Amino acid sequence: MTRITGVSLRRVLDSRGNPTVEADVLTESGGFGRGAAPSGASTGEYEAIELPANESIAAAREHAVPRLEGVYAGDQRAVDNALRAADGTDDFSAIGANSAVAISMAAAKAAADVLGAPLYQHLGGAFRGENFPIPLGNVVGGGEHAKEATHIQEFLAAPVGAPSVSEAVFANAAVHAAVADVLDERGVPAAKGDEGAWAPPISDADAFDVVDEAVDRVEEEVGFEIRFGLDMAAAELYDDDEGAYVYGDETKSTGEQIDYVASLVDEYDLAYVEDPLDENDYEAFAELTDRVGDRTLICGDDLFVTNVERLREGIDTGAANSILIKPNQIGTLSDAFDAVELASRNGYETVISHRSGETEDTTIAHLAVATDAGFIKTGTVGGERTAKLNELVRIADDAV
Ligand SMILES: O=C(O)[C@@H](CO)OP(=O)(O)O
Ligand SMILES: [Mg+2]
Repeated sequence: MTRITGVSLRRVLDSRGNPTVEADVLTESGGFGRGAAPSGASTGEYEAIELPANESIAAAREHAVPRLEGVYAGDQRAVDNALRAADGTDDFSAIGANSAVAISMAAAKAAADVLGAPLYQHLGGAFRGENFPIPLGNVVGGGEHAKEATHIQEFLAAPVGAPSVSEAVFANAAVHAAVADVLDERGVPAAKGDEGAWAPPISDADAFDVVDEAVDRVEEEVGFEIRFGLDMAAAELYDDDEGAYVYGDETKSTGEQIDYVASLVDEYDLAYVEDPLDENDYEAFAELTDRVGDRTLICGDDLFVTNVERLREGIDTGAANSILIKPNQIGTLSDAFDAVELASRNGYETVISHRSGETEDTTIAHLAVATDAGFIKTGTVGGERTAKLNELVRIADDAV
């Protein structure tokens, strides 16, 4: 009943105003699913390849769509295997990971539609829907997401003590608002970066101070524990030629970077640090994890790129203790699930994540609930971010 009868692809806008791929999947019995590919700005060197939207659509129409007709949408592995076979490369460079992930997500939604089940339940089973991820909310940022702002890409509110996902979502929005107040009191003007976080022209040290203060204020208001974390996106800071991390006029050797991050973890009681080191440096990741991994999450994003081979190397070397999961980094939901499973079996925390370029697609909210992920990183404010956050609130309210 869930045989795919049609796949259509089109160019739509993403949140940066760039073209991205949207896919519609139709099944024999009238099931319908729609998915849209997000897009990164600080992409990892080892990610699956995103092609220009029109090229990706043309290639997918020619090679993937004919293979998908007749495949059961409910058999996600069959759908994703058909996408891999149609592409024929390791990194989706023939049809583009953007078309692949859009189709993969659309097929899952079409199958859920036929079943009359919420997407998280189709993906995760009947017993999912009780546990919710803690949302990591980007409240201050710079790096590749906003020029002339902080070197560190993201300062993330982490409402670890929130009694419900809804209270967590509102707490992050309150921290975002409190950051605006603190900046205003200090006379600092701030635009917003790609993900809706404030992008003030201040030093990283000042940003720590601002976020710390904003978190304290909101913590007092709501009465539960809020910590914060970082995405350092350190592969963007690392200069291969210099062999050092570059912060404007200052540089840090790998050893200094490890000391710096370890001191930040202790000074600010950071709950989470993503990509604190370069994406090629498993050894440095392992050293930092050894030093602070008992009290914070060291998460691999560009390091692992949702790829089981790279994660396996991390497990073998003791690099990081959590993994960021971005379906478009690897190209299909099946591959993303495999990464989640390998991580969970080895005691790595999973963090389901958006990209800096997003759409209204809400698949990652369902993916987080379906996989029982500990965290989700999907922004704080802005329509393409609130789409996912509000979907989490609806799932918790049994209203999807
Ligand atoms: O680095 C990241 O984790 C992401 C999302 O916040 O950014 P981008 O999508 O630009 O890679
Ligand atoms: Mg990252």
